[in-house]
Amino acid sequence: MARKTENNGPSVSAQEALEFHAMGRPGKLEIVATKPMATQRDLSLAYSPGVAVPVLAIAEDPSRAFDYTTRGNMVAVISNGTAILGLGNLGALASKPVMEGKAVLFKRFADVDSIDLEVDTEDADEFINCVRYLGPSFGGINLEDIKAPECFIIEQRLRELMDIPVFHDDQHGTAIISAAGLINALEVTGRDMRTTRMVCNGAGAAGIACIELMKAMGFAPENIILCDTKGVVFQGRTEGMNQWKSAHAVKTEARSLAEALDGADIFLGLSAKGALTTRMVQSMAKNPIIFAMANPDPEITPEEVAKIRTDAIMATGRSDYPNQVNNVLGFPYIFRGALDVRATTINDDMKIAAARALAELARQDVPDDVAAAYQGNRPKFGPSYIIPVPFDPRLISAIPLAVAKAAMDSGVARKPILDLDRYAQELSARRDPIASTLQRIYDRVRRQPKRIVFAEGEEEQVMRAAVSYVNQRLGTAILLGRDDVIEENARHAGIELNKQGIEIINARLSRRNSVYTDYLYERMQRKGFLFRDCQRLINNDRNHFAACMVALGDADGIVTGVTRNYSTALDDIRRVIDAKPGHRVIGASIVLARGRTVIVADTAVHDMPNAEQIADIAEEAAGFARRMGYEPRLAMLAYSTFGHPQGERSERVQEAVRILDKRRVDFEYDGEMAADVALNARAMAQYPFIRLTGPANVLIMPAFHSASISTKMLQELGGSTVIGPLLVGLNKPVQIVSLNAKDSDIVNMAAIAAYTAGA
Ligand SMILES: NC(=O)C1=CN([C@@H]2O[C@H](COP(=O)(O)OP(=O)(O)OC[C@H]3O[C@@H](n4cnc5c(N)ncnc54)[C@H](OP(=O)(O)O)[C@@H]3O)[C@@H](O)[C@H]2O)C=CC1
Ligand SMILES: CC(=O)C(=O)O
Ligand SMILES: [Mg+2]
Repeated sequence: MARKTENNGPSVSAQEALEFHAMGRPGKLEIVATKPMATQRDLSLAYSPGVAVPVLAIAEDPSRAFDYTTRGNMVAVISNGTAILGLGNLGALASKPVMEGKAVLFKRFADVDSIDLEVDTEDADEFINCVRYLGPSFGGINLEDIKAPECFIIEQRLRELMDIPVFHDDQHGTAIISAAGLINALEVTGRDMRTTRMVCNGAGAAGIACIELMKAMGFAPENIILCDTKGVVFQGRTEGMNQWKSAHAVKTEARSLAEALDGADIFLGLSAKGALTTRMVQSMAKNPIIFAMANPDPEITPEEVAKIRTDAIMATGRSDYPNQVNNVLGFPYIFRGALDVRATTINDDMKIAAARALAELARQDVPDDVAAAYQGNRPKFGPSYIIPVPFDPRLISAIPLAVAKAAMDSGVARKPILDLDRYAQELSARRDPIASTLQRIYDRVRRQPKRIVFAEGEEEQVMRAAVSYVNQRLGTAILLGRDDVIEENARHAGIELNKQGIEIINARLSRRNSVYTDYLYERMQRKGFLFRDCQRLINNDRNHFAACMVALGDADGIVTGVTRNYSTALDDIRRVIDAKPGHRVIGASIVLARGRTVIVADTAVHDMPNAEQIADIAEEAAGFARRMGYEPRLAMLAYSTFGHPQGERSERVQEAVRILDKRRVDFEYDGEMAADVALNARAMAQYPFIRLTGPANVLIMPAFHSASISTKMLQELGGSTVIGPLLVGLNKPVQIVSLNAKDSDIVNMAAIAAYTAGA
């Protein structure tokens, strides 16, 4: 049962983690208004006097709160910080990064709005009293990182007091995900639940809830041994006990974890780093199942297990190993389903339905568009793939659907869903496409790591990006610059560059210097350049040197741009690297706005393209969209729509459409049209002859100025995320960032350069 054990995902340094949290506005969340707040009228509607109307409506019928307020899509993540991950009781304030993290995961994975609340008390009654009165604000309460046994009392009491779902994620979320993983691990190893022997280390929130669910699913109580810091929870034990542990105490001679594990089939770790030793693993049954789920560090690492056993099925709570058994696979989707039917609670039927749906997903064939979300090759149900990864785009439709159905069947849905097929489609539409696209890019590069030149290697943000590139296992980062300056700047900024995967190259001292000079001279001698001009460029200009490295195969791609404006950097590069034969170099920007992704071109190269050039830009942009995973629908944009109003600029776009007609291209396009027609289905419907099957996802701009102005305005005024301009059509992968690029922008561009190097 050989399995992949290498840590093949991203790993991050402590410094990166702090900078990530401090970057921009500190923390990970902000609140934005969903209604206009611009005029006196807006104010009168949103606030007094207009607001009185929904107030009265809700007072008359409380269910109207779901129509007029955020309640129906809002979950509070609440903690007192007494069991933060596996780090222990560090207090309410210290738990805030985790709670903010859970809140953003709710949004990212299931479009549930969420806010974190840290309650500064360890007293169960005080905590309960604080939370119980918050019911009107929320559609659900996700309790988090509250230690046992108080967590049991708190959750039980709040469930009784509140008429919305109250769900302690460390208990039930963890139980659901472990159950799903175990169902599949048992299947893979041919075991029967009723006769399988399990040892659960950790008798806290997670451990107790897990074994309760396992017993409800069919494990025999006498086959489950629970352990804690004092060893086995046996019948008659008095030390460190409570009623929840007692309920699972068994008759056994075993007193220590080591004794309990002798011959056991399953180890369920919900305790702390390092609690499981290789000697204990050695003593387990054939094909042992080891779920080491303590966070952030597991009870034992997959590498340690692999050294001594090749027959184990191994899972951890981390995203950087295969088989991540972590409650992130559950809570966003479970609440999505519960909220959508306005469930009064999350009951056992809903939990079991979620576990079964998760287990089932891992057994299905992975379709093409999903395969990309997986590290390594297309996963196949087996020892290294017993559970889907958090980025699996099928989760958002499969899990909430199962939960909502179970809520309806068990009678806790206040608003049953009549058309479940349609609901499944609506769920898929909640996916954030670009995040998956970037994830896909990173995953592909991780499988085929590349050597990327970071041309401006002396700059602090570039060094940070290079470190992040290497830490994320994307390949080798080459920093161009003077060794002493790079080292001094790195030391000053506290950046650790002494690591495998980072190379520093000083252009002036490089052995390849003369080869590059000859190469550049060969290309430029008839364009007014003397040999010594070329020599100076290679010695002094990092873009020329970097471009030669890539042109002559010494590196796979380049990222540059923080010290020089875009067009100057592009001119430098174009002296060394041509367009791909038969292609035109263009700039394409990916714009992400309100859950929609559109590609805009040409945002970088052609100032005032003629009709032929606009048609070329359209072809390049369509090819780019396909490489990014979108089936292109191109709108050829102008200020006019299908001939009205008339004008010279619009005629040029009409001519470009005719050229595309003649070229018989294999993608959807039409125009000329205005941006609102291109993007709005209702506006489009006024032109029944239009050849697009839906709103455009690629916008071809009539000129550089409109492309640049509109994307920058979207970014600054519309709150859109804009990635790019990305250079498309060059013979070698080069990406130019903007002058104010942050390290995260640079590493994204480096990853995109590496991705296209593999294309
Ligand atoms: N992968 C995932 O999705 C999840 C993982 N977890 C992880 O599970 C662990 C426990 O979390 P939670 O249940 O919320 O915390 P609790 O504080 O409620 O419980 C911790 C339990 O672990 C026991 N324990 C601690 N250290 C050891 C040890 N070295 N050997 C044996 N038992 C030990 C404690 O024993 P005692 O009772 O004697 O004090 C206690 O029973 C954490 O590491 C957490 O990160 C939790 C939720 C989800
Ligand atoms: C994942 C999680 O909730 C924990 O480790 O506490
Ligand atoms: Mg937790």
